[in-house]
Amino acid sequence: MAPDSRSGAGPGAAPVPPEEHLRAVLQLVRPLPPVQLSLAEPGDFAALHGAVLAQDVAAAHPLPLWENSAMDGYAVRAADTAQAPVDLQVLGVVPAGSGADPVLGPGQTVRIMTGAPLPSSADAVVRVEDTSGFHPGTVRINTAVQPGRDVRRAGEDRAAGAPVALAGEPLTAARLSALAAAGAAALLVRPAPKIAVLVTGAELRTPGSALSRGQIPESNSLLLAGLLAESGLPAATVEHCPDDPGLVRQRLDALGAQHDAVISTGGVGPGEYDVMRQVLEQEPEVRAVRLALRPGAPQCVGRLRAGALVFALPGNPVSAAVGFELFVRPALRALQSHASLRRPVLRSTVLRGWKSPPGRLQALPVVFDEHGGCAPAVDAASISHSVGGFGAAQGYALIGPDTSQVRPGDTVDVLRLQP
Ligand SMILES: Nc1nc2c(c(=O)[nH]1)N[C@H]1C(S)=C(S)[C@@H](COP(=O)(O)OP(=O)(O)OC[C@H]3O[C@@H](n4cnc5c(N)ncnc54)[C@H](O)[C@@H]3O)O[C@H]1N2
Ligand code: MOO
Repeated sequence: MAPDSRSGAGPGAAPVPPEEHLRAVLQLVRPLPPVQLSLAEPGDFAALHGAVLAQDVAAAHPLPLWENSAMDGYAVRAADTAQAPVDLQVLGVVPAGSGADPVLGPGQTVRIMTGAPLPSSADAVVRVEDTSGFHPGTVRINTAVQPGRDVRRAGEDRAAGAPVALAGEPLTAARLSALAAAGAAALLVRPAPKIAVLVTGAELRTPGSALSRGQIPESNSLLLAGLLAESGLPAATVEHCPDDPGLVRQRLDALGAQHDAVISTGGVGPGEYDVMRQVLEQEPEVRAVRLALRPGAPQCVGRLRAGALVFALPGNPVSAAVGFELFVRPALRALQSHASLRRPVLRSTVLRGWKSPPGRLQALPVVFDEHGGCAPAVDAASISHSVGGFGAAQGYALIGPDTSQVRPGDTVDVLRLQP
């Protein structure tokens, strides 16, 4: 993709609708090659957790594997307890891990522990709390039980061969444990891509530094590294580069060769110091766009000659955050062939109204009340730099291009961020 004034970047060009831009971004993505990782190898865990499955996985065996006790107590033939209280002869004990299968005759029982295989001749468990008078050899059963009481049936959770997880699903803690429990040993997955963050701007100083006039604390690297981490996509590299075209070129070449994606902020506007855009305009497969979006209008996206995808976001912090949310995060998930690229959008009732720019999608940071109603977290007239108010944001109200006024009581779509 060559830079193109018809693409919405040039003066007077029609701004590109965000949905069209997202489609173009996703078309750039080539999913990462899958790799095989082991559930048994502790060294594989960091890459496995948060990776995306590249195969469907069926249960290798039933879950539970065999009929077993749900409680600590006594395995019984339920019919023997019908006249409770009743004394039964205790033949022994079956702890978890035991492969024993003692044969119970009429009036006989064995002590059994949670998770231990139920003897084939038993059909129920009496909880230890419902017994008394244990003497070696006998126990008093105080409660009658029905067949099946406190018994976990083989395969009641998942039958052998039933699906446990599907390609495209992320390996959360719960899914990993389900796969291990269902007998998986190794998995074909797409681990998190290798991502670099590159912030540019001569005015930026390390947080906490003494500031001269014209200087501000650099905050976008924390923003992007944090958004990435909160998405299960840790940044491999975070760098700050001055607004020098030669240095920016050199860092893009180096980072682009060592990472799957480079995310930058700053220098994409039309100004003469907007170095990132100027350098990226020399890249044959990177395109500068101006989107019908506020905030987050100017961006560059494409593939660097060095190999990595590049997402050049605006320097304004809230603009960068919106660009990350609407385009970068879905693209990074597409690199892993994630089945769900976008965050859920929920409907929310507006508590305090605001204005929205006609002809643009507005992404307004909002906070929720305890009933899920939303109110602006920042002044809707100046979203892009309002990093202070943005700190409390819990989501973005997405207001379409045909709406210029949002009123209290309106229902709006809100893209919900994690708490
Ligand atoms: N003449 C025009 N000027 C601007 C236009 C325009 O169309 N015509 N567009 C505006 C819009 S919209 C945006 S968004 C910004 C895009 O800005 P850049 O990507 O060029 O970003 P910078 O100029 O480098 O910085 C903007 C702003 O953000 C602060 N910043 C940058 N990086 C950081 C950081 N790492 N941490 C904290 N703050 C950062 C920077 O100091 C500026 O205040 O352009 C508008 N201008
Ligand atoms: O697109 Mo800019 O983010 O409106 O300020």
